[in-house]
Amino acid sequence: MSRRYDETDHESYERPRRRTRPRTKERPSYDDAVDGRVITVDRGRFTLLVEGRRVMAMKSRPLGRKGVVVGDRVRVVGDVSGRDGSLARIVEVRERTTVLRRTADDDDPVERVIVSNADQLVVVTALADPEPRPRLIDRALVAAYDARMAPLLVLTKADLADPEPLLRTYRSLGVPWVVTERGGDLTEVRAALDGRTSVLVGHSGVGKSTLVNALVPDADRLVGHVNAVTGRGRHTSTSAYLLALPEGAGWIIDTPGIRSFGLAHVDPERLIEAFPDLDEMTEECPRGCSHGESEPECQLDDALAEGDVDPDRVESFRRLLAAREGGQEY
Ligand SMILES: Nc1nc2c(ncn2[C@@H]2O[C@H](COP(=O)(O)OP(=O)(O)OP(=O)(O)O)[C@@H](O)[C@H]2O)c(=O)[nH]1
Ligand SMILES: [Zn+2]
Repeated sequence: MSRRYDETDHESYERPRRRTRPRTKERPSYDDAVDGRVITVDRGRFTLLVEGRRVMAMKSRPLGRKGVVVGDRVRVVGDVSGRDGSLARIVEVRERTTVLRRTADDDDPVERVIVSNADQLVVVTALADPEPRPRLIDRALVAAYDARMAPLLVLTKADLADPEPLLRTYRSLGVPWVVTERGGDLTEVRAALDGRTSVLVGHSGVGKSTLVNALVPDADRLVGHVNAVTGRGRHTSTSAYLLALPEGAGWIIDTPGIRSFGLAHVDPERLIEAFPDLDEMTEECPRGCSHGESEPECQLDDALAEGDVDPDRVESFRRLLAAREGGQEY
């Protein structure tokens, strides 16, 4: 994580206030705490999965203003029975392996972490109806590479259109893909999700709900239950929720209503690190070179002139680099 993120990260710990007593006396021990995972968050209340049970919880005071987000692995004390009306307390958030951020926008002026501990970003795109939007795919890929998450394209509605034209755009980047179609077999999708925590993103109408429901047969009931417990309607606009895939075959996090990622601060150096073969060629670049098309002395241009690199790959990388700018969606 870069320094700049620390400075703008409103989810991070506040510096503790001046203490009147020695720290050791203030800090209770939580030997009886158990592990849980955050399924969904709603107005300061958290639904956790604890030993297979759904447990409602709130943050405990020692967490201060530390954010707790979907995907977090937490330690919990108190009533973890999951019985109606029970409320446990989250006493610790374990270190996050990854975070996916959402850019500040008109609806919410603060950049926030929306999901943690996901290792794969699944971009769900219809091959037709609605038409694919490559720029949004590019922006989702930038978010994935920046977050050090593996990207996966799930191309739906293969019964309506041939995936080949779209795949041509992503082949040189080496982005893995699977296709689905109405009533089709999901073996390949399940294999790609197996053992991972995957965040699914996709625009309205691409078939994301259809996919989630096919993967998790009781998804509607589970999500409905989550919201019934929190007392909020089913159609919340920006909530994410985590679902276990059957037979322990991984986790998916659906992100209804999430329309933008935190791309504003994506560092070109971090992006190119996702492409080690290109990264290697930029060692002699001038300081601060973004490796973009208009850089006067970028070593990628030398490599292109020498024929040392696949031009499609450089072009695709530079397209991603440019996709960071502008546009609030994704
Ligand atoms: N032909 C075809 N239609 C599909 C496929 N998958 C989903 N659909 C249809 O596409 C429409 C949109 O599907 P949804 O699953 O509701 O899409 P969504 O991405 O969840 O959209 P929102 O609910 O608006 O966020 C529905 O009419 C589905 O029946 C597919 O593989 N092939
Ligand atoms: Zn360069």
